Amino acid sequence: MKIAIGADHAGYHLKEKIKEFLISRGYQVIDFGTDSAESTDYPLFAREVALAIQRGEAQQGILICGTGIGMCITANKFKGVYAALCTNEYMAKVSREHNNANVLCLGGRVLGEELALSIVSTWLASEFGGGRHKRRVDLITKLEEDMC
Ligand SMILES: O=C(CO)[C@H](O)[C@H](O)[C@H](O)COP(=O)(O)O
Repeated sequence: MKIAIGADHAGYHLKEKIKEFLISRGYQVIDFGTDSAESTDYPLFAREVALAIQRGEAQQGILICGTGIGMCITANKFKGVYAALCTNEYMAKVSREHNNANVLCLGGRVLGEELALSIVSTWLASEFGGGRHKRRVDLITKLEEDMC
C-alpha cells in the first residue's frame, strides 16, 4: 500500500511524525513536501497528492495544514479524490466506512501528535462498508461525471 503525503508549513512537523509512524508500520510513503516550516501555500501540496491518487501512484493520501480545511477544499476539486477532514477517531472510521474517503486531512494546529497518530491508525484500519453507503458514494461519482 502506497500513501501519498503532503503538508504546508503549518503541517510540516506533524507530517514528519506521521511519515515516521507509517514507515515503521510497513507502509510505502511518497512525500510531496513541504520540507521545512518555512511559509508556503497549501494548494500546491494538495494538488500533488491528489494527482498521485488520480494517476494510481498511491492508493491513499494524507494532507496536513493548520486546520486541514484548505487542504480538504483543494483536494476535493480533483475527480476521484474524496478528502475528509477528521478531528477524532470516529470521523476517521466513518469517513472510510461510509464515505470511502481516499484522502485524510488533518490540522497540525488543531491536533496533538498522539491524537493525530490515533486518527491515522484508525483511518487506515477502516474499510468501506458498501451497501447503502455505496449507493450514496455512487451518487457523488455521478455528480462528478455530470459536471464534466
Ligand atoms: O488553509 C488553511 C486554513 O484552512 C491552513 O490552516 C493554512 O495552514 C493556514 O491558512 C496558514 O496560515 P499562515 O498564517 O500563513 O501560517
